[in-house]
Amino acid sequence: MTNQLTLVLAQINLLVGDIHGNCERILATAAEAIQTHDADVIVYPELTLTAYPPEDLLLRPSLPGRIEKAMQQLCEARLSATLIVGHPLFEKGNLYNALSVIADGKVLATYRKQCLPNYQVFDERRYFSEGTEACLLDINGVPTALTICEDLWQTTPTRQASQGGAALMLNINASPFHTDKLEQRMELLSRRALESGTAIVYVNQVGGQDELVFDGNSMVARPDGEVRVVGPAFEEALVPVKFVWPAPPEATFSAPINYTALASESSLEQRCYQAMVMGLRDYIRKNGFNSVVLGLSGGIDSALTLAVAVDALGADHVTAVMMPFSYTSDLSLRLASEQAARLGVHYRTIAINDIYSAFSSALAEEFAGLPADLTEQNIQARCRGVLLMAISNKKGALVLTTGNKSEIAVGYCTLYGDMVGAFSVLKDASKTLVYSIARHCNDVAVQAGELPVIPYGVIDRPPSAELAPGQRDDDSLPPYDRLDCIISMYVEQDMSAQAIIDAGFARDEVQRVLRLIDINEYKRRQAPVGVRLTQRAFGRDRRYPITQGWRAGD
Ligand SMILES: Nc1ncnc2c1ncn2[C@@H]1O[C@H](COP(=O)(O)OP(=O)(O)OC[C@H]2O[C@@H]([n+]3cccc(C(=O)O)c3)[C@H](O)[C@@H]2O)[C@@H](O)[C@H]1O
Ligand SMILES: Nc1ncnc2c1ncn2[C@@H]1O[C@H](COP(=O)(O)OP(=O)(O)OP(=O)(O)O)[C@@H](O)[C@H]1O
Ligand SMILES: NC(=O)CC[C@H](N)C(=O)O
Repeated sequence: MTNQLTLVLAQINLLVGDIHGNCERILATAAEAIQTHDADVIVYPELTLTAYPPEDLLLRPSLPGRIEKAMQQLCEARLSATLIVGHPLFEKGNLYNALSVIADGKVLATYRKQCLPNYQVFDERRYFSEGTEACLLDINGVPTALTICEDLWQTTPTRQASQGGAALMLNINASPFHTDKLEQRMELLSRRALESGTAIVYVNQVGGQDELVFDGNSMVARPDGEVRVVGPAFEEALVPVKFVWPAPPEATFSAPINYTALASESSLEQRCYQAMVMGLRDYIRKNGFNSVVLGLSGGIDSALTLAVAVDALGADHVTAVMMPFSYTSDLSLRLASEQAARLGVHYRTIAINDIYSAFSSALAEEFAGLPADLTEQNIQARCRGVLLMAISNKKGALVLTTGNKSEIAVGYCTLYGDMVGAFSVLKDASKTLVYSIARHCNDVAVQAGELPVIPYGVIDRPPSAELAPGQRDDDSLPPYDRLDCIISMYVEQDMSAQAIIDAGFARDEVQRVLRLIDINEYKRRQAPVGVRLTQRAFGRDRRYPITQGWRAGD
């Protein structure tokens, strides 16, 4: 006898901690999946009710009651389809990262995640106990195994599934984006399917959550290892998939849309741009805001940040402020106004000369006899920061800080100056990546017959903070191509000073850059959150002490 299941992969965007709202969203999407796709089984992402990662909300005493209420609501809805829903499970003094199978008004089975990730951005052992048993059950005649995210990255749960005779494995995920993640997941799914001879349905969360972005890209894998991406990237979707069993491998799944080629061919720049747009949009909206303001300097960082903001929120919700000083060039003024006009954002010019003079007069006695130095440069950046925060306070727009990963790494930014802000779009994009994403944006616009979103003059000019006459970034820092390689090797690849030198970089340059990275942790700790793009961003994935005597360059 042939069994057929219509599964709907609910790749949805939830709000961390909003258990009631998330429960309502489950019920609404389930109703839609039943009505539109005649779903037998609807599969939701990991920890659906709290959304991921709920962090220390898991420790709130009122959480068990809220979860119990939501679970009751899901049962009482008595939907015609089976729901697979992730949730925290409080049991005999332990907390589990669990999922439940809900059908016919009751919980038919509950699975406790066995493999708890505790590396990179994951911290699950802080909260959860490990489950110890597999969960296999018959769903409409199909022997099905249930697993949760990291379970698939380890070998035991898949082995349990095949030993238990599962034909299908449902794996629910909260798997955050980084640039190589899609390929890693596809390779993993293929390997596990082949090892076990089990078909796999992989459902991922989508949306931004503080520094993490979940990219969706839900997938299915046939027992012969063929993987198909069936969910879109960086978008919500209810994806219907028909599963047939027993069947030859090529007939295991049918799904209306196949995103595999699109997903695999998307460039690094395109993925990063989409992640930045989603990360920014969700941060602003999920925190109850709808507009942003930023300082637009005519340089590349603020230009790319502006382009992302317009795509994330719409031009009407973006204000760009040019704040010239004596060192601001005519070119900067022209490029900033040209880009603002091109993107149709609100644009304002507020000169900082008088404000700067007022600070200088106030400090004249205190600074009598002392030479001008970085202090004066930082006052310029801080004048701008004060103005942006005032606009934020008055208009309710969040400030976007525009620093990139290279600057944040070496502390080439002013505390309470250009570092002010709520959210940092480029936080994990090196200066080199900023340039290549900017060129990509222009290529896309030009191919669509539109004007480039970032004036080419912005891309072509040498980077400068314009805080002193004729200043260029490469007066103070190694050229960005070298600087970014050293940062990547030290921060993302954990290489030692000697290994970086052996890779072909000058000893004194390596020692200087590593020292700057080491001593600037205090600045990064005060920096706004921003979108994670790489295997290691500054933030929850790199927790270094501020006060310390370690010197990597020694
Ligand atoms: N360990 C520690 N823990 C806590 N605080 C510490 C600290 N060490 C210094 N500090 C504090 O930090 C201060 C120094 O930091 P800060 O005031 O930011 O100033 P600072 O790092 O000295 O200077 C800012 C640098 O960023 C460059 N910049 C500024 C603006 C824009 C751009 C750009 O191109 O985008 C570049 C500028 O050219 C300069 O090189 C010290 O005076 C002290 O108050
Ligand atoms: N004249 C200015 N008007 C408005 N904002 C400014 C001005 N100068 C600096 N800023 C703000 O401070 C940030 C840091 O300044 P900086 O000039 O270093 O960066 P950038 O111009 O974006 O990029 P680049 O480093 O390539 O010049 C800018 O991105 C911008 O948000
Ligand atoms: N939530 C999880 O278990 C995620 C861990 C997993 N390795 C991933 O990033 O996809």
